[in-house]
Amino acid sequence: MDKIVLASGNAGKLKEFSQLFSGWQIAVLPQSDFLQEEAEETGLSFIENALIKARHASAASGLPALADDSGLAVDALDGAPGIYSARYAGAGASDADNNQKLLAALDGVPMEKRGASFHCALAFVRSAEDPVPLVCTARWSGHILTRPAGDQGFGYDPLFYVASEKLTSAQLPREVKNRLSHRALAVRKFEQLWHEEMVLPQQHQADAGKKLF
Ligand SMILES: O=c1nc[nH]c2c1ncn2[C@H]1C[C@H](O)[C@@H](COP(=O)(O)OP(=O)(O)OP(=O)(O)O)O1
Ligand SMILES: [Mg+2]
Repeated sequence: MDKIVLASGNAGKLKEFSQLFSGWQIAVLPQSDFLQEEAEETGLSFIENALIKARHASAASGLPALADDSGLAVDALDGAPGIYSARYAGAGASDADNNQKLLAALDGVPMEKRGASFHCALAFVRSAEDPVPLVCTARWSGHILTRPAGDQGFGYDPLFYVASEKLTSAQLPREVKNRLSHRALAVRKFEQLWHEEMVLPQQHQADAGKKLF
């Protein structure tokens, strides 16, 4: 069976990925099995940061690695906190600190102007220096409430209202979040890429080998 490292130190993400990859014929190992120090997220986009994290985990493990860089972009804040979502209230900020800072930043903004999107970039590298990584992105649109609701999920979930379900992301049953979310959609796109770039070329090679001899 193929083994890949999941390049994330976020327990909430790891839990979602274990559900999202449950049907796959690959073993997904957490980067904590291999890493001493987490990568510094110095990129200017979700994609660049996902690549940095994937390369870092692949270098440490010697295995292929998949990373997720994600965050919340709020319309009324010109896309903030965006790639800085995890450190919005400062380095080492807790989810509660970040949520509190977001509520303060949106104080007095009416509901119709509180639109926001979760973004997710996935980057997969076969090796630390892979020159042709697999990359995909997805978004999930919603609104930011004026107070938190729900205790599932992680991060900004208690403030992220999903109109189609009339619930926050932290109130949704896990299987519903894992059907609708930015991460769920990105994994579906990744599955397609995986098939095109990893499965089909191998089959093609095997078939070509048969024809040669
Ligand atoms: O589904 C989500 N529901 C709620 N909040 C979320 C979600 N997805 C991302 N987020 C927030 C959490 C964190 O504030 C930031 C991700 O930051 P990001 O650097 O990608 O992850 P992280 O530092 O927590 O772990 P790691 O880099 O090891 O994967 O966006
Ligand atoms: Mg991070």
